Amino acid sequence: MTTYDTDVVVIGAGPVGLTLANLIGVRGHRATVLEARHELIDYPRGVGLDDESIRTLHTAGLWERVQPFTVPHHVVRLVNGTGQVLATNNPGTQEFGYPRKHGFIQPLVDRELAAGLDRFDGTGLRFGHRVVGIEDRGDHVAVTAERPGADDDTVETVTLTARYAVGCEGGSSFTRKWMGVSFEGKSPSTRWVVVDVENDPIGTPSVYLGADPRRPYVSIGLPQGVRRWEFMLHDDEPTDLCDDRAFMHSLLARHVPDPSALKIINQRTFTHHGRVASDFRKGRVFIAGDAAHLMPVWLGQGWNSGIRDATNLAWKLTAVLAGDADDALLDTYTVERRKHAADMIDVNMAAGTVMKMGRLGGKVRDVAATALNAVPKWKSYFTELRFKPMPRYAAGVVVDQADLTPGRARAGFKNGTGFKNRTGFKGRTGGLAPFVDSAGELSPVGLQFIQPRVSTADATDVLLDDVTGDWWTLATWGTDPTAFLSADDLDLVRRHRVKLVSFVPETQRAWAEKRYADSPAPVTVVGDTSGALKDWFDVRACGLVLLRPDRFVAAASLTRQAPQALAAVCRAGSLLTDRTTAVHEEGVRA
Ligand SMILES: O=C(O)CCc1cccc(O)c1
Repeated sequence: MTTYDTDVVVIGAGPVGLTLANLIGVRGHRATVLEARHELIDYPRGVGLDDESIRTLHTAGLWERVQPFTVPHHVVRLVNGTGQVLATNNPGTQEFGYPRKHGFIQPLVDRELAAGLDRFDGTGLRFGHRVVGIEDRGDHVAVTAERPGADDDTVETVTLTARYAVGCEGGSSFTRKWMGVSFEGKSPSTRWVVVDVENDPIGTPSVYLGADPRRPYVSIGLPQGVRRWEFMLHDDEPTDLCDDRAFMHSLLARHVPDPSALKIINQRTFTHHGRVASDFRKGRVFIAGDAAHLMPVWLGQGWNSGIRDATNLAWKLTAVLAGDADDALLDTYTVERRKHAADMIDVNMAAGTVMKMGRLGGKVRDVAATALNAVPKWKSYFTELRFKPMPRYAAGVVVDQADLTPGRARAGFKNGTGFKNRTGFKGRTGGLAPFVDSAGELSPVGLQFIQPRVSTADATDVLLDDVTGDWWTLATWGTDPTAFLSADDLDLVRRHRVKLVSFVPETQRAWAEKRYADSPAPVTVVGDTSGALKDWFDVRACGLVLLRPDRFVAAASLTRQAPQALAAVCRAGSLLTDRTTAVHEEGVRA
C-alpha cells in the first residue's frame, strides 16, 4: 500500500486549520498544519463564540481548556448616537448545551487549539512553512512549502504528500487562488481601526454596536479585563492617521476619560468584506474559513462560520480516510456549507448598512426600531437572534422523511442524493396519516440536534454528546432502536459504528435498561431528565433520528422506517455498505 507523509495537509494555523487538525486527530487520523508565520497571530481578532462552535470544541476535547478565555451570555445592544438602545440580542436558549453567545479572546484560544495537537501522534504544526505549490496527483496530493534554511539567509523547499489538502490560510488564500475558483462579493470601502485595551476602563460586560452617525463604533467587554473598541474611519482620514497617538486618543475620548492613561494591548486597521468562493473543493483540495468566505464582523460570525466548515469537513474526510465512505461524500461539503456562508454574509452586510447610516437614514431607522420594539413578536425576533441564519442543510447528507415511505417518493429526490428546496412540514410522513398539528413548521432534517443534559447507567447529568460519542447515532424515543432492524441492517450499523440509543423519560430508564439488555445489538439507554427530548419528539412527526457525526439530523422517521432511513442515509452520504473493513469496538451480539 502506498504511504503518504500525512493524511491531510492543513494550510494555515488559524482557528479553522487548528480545529480541523484537532478533529482529524481526535478521530485517529493524521494532519500536518503548515503555517507561513513563525508564530500564531496575536493581534486583535474574533471576539464572538457561538454555542455551535463550543459543541465542536467539546467534540475535539478542547472546550475545557478554551473555557477560561471566554465569558458566557454576551449580550449585544445596538445603540444610536444618543445611546438609545434600538435592538438587543440576548438569546435565552441553551438548545445545543451552552449559552448561545460568548465573548472570547481569539489569540489565547488559538494557542489552546495549537497545544491540543500535541495530544496526537503524527499530527503536528510546522511554523515558517509558506506553501508555494500544490499538485493534485489523482490518488494523492503534494504540497510544497518554502521554509528558512539552516542559516537564515537561505530558503529550502519541502514537499509533503497526503491524501487531501485543505487551505485555511485566510482571505488571501494561496489554495483558493490555486483552485481557480471565483471569490465574488463586495468589499465596502469603509475602514475600521480596532484597539484592545487592558484593565477595562469601562467595565460593562457586553457588546455595544454604536450606530452613531458622527462616527460608528463598537465597544466590547472581553475576558481577562480586556476592552475592545472599533471605530469607523471617515473617507478623508488616511489609515496611517491611526499611528498618531493624538488621533487615537481623540477617538477614545468620547468613550472614556483620559485616554492617554490607557494601556493599549494592540491595534490594527481593517476593511470589511462580503465574499464567497464559487466552490470549496477542487479534486483533493479544499478551502475552509476565510479562505472560502469573508464576512463583516457584526454578528461575530467569521470565526464561527469557519469552525462550522471545519466541523462539516472533518467528519467527511475521516469517513473517507477510514474507508467508510466513497470520495463522493466530500462533494457534499460545498453543497452544505456554501449556501449557509452566503446567507450569513448577506445578514452581516445588511447589519453593516444599519450601523453606518447617516443622520437622515439614522432617524428613519430609529423610528422604525422604536415601532418594532413595541411589538413583542418583533422585539423577540432580535432579542432571540432569530434573524441569524442557523445552518440547515437542505441538500447533502440528509434525507427527507417523506421520501422514506416506499412508492411515495417526491419529485426532487434523486438517487438518494438529497433534495432541493425542501419545505418538509413537521407533520408530514410521506402520505401516512399525519399526527402532528404543526402547519408551517419545518422538518428537523438538516438541522443540528439538540443537546440536553441526560443520565445513563454510567453517568448522571451529562451532556448528550458525551453519551452519543462523536460518530453516527441512531436514536429512538421510548423504544428499542433495534426493534425493526434486520441482521443486515445491524451489519450496516456495525460497519459504520452507529451508536444505538434509546431516549426514554428518566422514570423509564431502569425498565428500558433491563428490557434492552437482550437486544441483538448494544443499546445505550438515555434518561431524559429535563424533558427536553420528549418536548422535541412531541412536536415532530418522527420517533427516530439518525444523527451525523457533526450532530446534524441526517434522517428523521417513524421507528418502523429505521431500515429505510439507514439505507437512504448511506446512499446520500456515499457510505460504503460492504462489510470488509468493519471495525467496531462493541460488536453486534449474535
Ligand atoms: O456577536 C458578538 O459577540 C460580537 C460581534 C462583533 C460585533 C462588532 C464588532 C466585532 O468585532 C464583533
